[in-house]
Amino acid sequence: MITVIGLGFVGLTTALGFSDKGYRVYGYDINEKKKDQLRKGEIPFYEPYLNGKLKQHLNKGFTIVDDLQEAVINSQVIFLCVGTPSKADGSADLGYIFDAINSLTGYITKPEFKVLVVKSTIPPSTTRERIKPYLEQLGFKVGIDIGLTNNPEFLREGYAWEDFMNPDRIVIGQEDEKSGQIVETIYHPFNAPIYRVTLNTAEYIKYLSNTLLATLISFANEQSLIAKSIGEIDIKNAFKVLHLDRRWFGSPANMTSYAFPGCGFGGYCLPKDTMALVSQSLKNSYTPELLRSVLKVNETIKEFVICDVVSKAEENEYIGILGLAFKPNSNDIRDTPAKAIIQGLLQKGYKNIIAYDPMANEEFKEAYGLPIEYAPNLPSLLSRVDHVVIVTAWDEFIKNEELIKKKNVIDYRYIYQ
Ligand SMILES: NC(=O)c1ccc[n+]([C@@H]2O[C@H](COP(=O)([O-])OP(=O)(O)OC[C@H]3O[C@@H](n4cnc5c(N)ncnc54)[C@H](O)[C@@H]3O)[C@@H](O)[C@H]2O)c1
Ligand SMILES: O=c1ccn([C@@H]2O[C@H](COP(=O)(O)OP(=O)(O)O[C@H]3O[C@H](CO)[C@@H](O)[C@H](O)[C@H]3O)[C@@H](O)[C@H]2O)c(=O)[nH]1
Repeated sequence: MITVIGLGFVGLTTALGFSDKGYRVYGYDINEKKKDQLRKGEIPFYEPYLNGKLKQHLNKGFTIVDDLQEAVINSQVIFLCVGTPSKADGSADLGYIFDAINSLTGYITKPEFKVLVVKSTIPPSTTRERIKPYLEQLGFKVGIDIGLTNNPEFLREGYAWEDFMNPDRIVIGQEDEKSGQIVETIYHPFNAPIYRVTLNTAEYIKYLSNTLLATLISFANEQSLIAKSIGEIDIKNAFKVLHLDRRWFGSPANMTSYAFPGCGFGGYCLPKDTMALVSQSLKNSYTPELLRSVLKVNETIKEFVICDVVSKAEENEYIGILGLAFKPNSNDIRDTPAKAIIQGLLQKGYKNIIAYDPMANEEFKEAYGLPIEYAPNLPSLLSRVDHVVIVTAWDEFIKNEELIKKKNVIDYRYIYQ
């Protein structure tokens, strides 16, 4: 059996969704008015399908309780779906989470293994660094006499039922296998891909998704302000044409590969065109903050790579740079991140740098004349270096994972597991 604490958009949908899959579900909320309304079969907010589903499951698969004791005693899995609003300083208010934990832990007896599932959106590290220690303070050994997982919810208001019942992905953050397995099992009827990840990763995935959506909207709005500042631009059509780019839908070169971390964008076009539009916009008295940040982050990421290599490799060690072209399948070295990274390492006193690129060794050497060596092939580079820094995600480097991993690999293109 399952208990759901907090019967708002997420909690009520979760409770009815699991009821619909045949589970017995208890629902609990501190808001008496909300409970009364729900008991009458009324939904306190607008959300398609939920009214019908409430009527179908109320007092059958789904029971609303006033007292958590019965619910907790009879449930193996307890979902926390309470609110996590912003505090004045922007941080998440975890008060409702801890109140909910306080209201139920008294009913958990240790020999049974009950799993707390935090479904509310909470900032990365909260479960591990705040909730777990709190439970331990209350006398539980997490992973031994109580289970703890994080299970972010991705439903959208207005589509809550459809999104919950047909999820694109189910994410389960866990520290111990047993907790994760129990939660995974209850999700099997949803036939969705299930990702079991660390607690921090699960919490982070939720913010990754929402902050991307927020950034895309502000990107579009900033572009509309840039266009207005320039004038005579049909913004609606401009975006319509942008949306025709096949990379939004298709493969192999789809947009998802742009929304992926690495060591910065380069090449002939993205850096210069972003700078030029910022400059044009400034001339027209509009400061495009987001695009300026885009350029700034593109420098910061390279500085980070340099500092990270410095923290992992001694000055006199041999460093292999794998990839000089700005992207795979190209020998273009204009504005390639490899240049800034190698220059940064040289400035920090690293003299033993050997580089290899399947296509761009000569081009890079000629264009930049940096005091480094070039290896004619991958085995030759690997035979001479202590560390390998992946700068360009060439297929050759992906295919030779085993060989390359014999060295200390610093993989800034995230090509390896
Ligand atoms: N709304 C969404 O579309 C959505 C989607 C995904 C994730 N989330 C996240 O899920 C969480 C819940 O969001 P929501 O929109 O369902 O919020 P909501 O405000 O609609 O519902 C929260 C419910 O929790 C109840 N509650 C508060 N403290 C309680 C306690 N101690 N015991 C029992 N009940 C308690 C409240 O009375 C309320 O009914 C938030 O962290 C939110 O960020 C929301
Ligand atoms: O196709 C769309 C849909 C929405 N919006 C705008 O995006 C904002 C957010 O809308 P939406 O994403 O539909 O709202 P939410 O219901 O708040 O859902 C978001 O926030 C939830 C709570 O974290 C997540 O679970 C969802 O995945 C995430 O989309 C709104 O201002 C909309 O105007 C668009 O621009 N285009």
